[in-house]
Amino acid sequence: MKILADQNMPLVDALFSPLGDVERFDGRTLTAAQAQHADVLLTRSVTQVNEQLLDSNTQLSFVGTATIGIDHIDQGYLQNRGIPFTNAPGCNAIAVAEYVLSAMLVLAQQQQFSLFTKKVAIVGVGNIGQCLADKLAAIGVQTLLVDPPRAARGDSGQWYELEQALAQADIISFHVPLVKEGSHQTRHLLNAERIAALASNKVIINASRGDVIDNAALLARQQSDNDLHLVLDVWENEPHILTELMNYVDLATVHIGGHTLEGKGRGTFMLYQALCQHLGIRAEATLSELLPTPSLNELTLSPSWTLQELGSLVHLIYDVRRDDAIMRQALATEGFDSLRKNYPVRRELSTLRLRGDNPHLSALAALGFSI
Ligand SMILES: NC(=O)c1ccc[n+]([C@@H]2O[C@H](COP(=O)([O-])OP(=O)(O)OC[C@H]3O[C@@H](n4cnc5c(N)ncnc54)[C@H](O)[C@@H]3O)[C@@H](O)[C@H]2O)c1
Ligand SMILES: O=C(O)[C@H](O)[C@H](O)COP(=O)(O)O
Repeated sequence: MKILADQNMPLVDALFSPLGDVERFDGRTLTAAQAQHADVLLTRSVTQVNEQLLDSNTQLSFVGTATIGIDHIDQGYLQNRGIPFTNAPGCNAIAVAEYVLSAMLVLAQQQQFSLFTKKVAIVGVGNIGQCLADKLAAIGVQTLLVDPPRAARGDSGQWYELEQALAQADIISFHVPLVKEGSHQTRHLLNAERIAALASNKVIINASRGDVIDNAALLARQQSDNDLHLVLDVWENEPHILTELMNYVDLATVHIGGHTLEGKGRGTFMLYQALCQHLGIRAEATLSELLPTPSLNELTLSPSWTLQELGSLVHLIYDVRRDDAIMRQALATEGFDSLRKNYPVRRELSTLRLRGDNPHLSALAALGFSI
């Protein structure tokens, strides 16, 4: 069995070589000729999986993407050909929620505000949005939840309209899929009109898909007023982004919100489990045995430590300023894709075990640290 896997997927050899012959490919440039003799195709988000790529392959029996986003997959085409397909829902929810938390804590420090007094709108309350909402609830930050599809389904909770949330929240974080048609489209959800209507000093965070915000309109607003605080992990037209926008963005990163070792590893592992199930064999491997122990894995908090010091604690594990610096220093010379490919190791909060006699330990456990 020939297993073709994106070269940016970790743990592929350990998990898939017992199942077949593994060959790696560059996700951005995979051709129909390269894909022609694959039995299994494992991708990440940058490969367009469609008729053009797969029509000459008559033996393909399984396609998986190690991502939650599926806007790069022509599911109708796979269905018509009867090729089973799976994605990896939730694999990187913790990673993206921690990216957003780290970014909010950086801005709180830079702009001298307390996160605990802010209202955070979460637009798209699925795996990532809900994970972020739970983390913010754990530390007492108020959230306004926007998810019309969930509201329409009758899911319990207090749902806000987007317009209400844009007006009332101090921080607005987008976690919707890219949907280009139907009644809940998200392309340019934050469009020129809504961008123009935003009050000064709002913080806008996008770690969903670049097309969710009209980047040209955002640049125009900043060029005229420069009064929004922006955190952008995703950009329109990646990898050929509107580089000028970076000059008006507080934190700019190369679509690495979900790229913790755990998040990417979980994505690969979920495909391994799905393929084993498809083949009718037992999944023997476990993810935890494949992940290395981090150098910093234990810390004792003093009894007097308070949540006012949360920024320093979270940034010990992940400080998004590291990734902002990488993008600003090296985008022009290295290019967007190469920075993503060579992304330095990043771990999740759960890799740090906190000890000590401190009253905030249970809130920190709910935030994601191990206790
Ligand atoms: N930056 C990154 O590295 C990164 C990592 C993972 C996922 N993503 C992106 O984030 C998206 C969300 O991921 P997820 O795992 O939470 O997906 P999910 O499918 O679990 O949740 C998406 C939620 O958005 C809601 N939604 C759909 N249309 C909406 C609209 N018009 N307005 C408001 N809400 C709407 C859905 O009802 C759903 O609850 C993915 O589709 C992907 O595009 C980016
Ligand atoms: O949709 C997703 O899961 C994420 O956007 C994913 O992390 C994208 O990253 P890539 O697959 O391009 O590495």
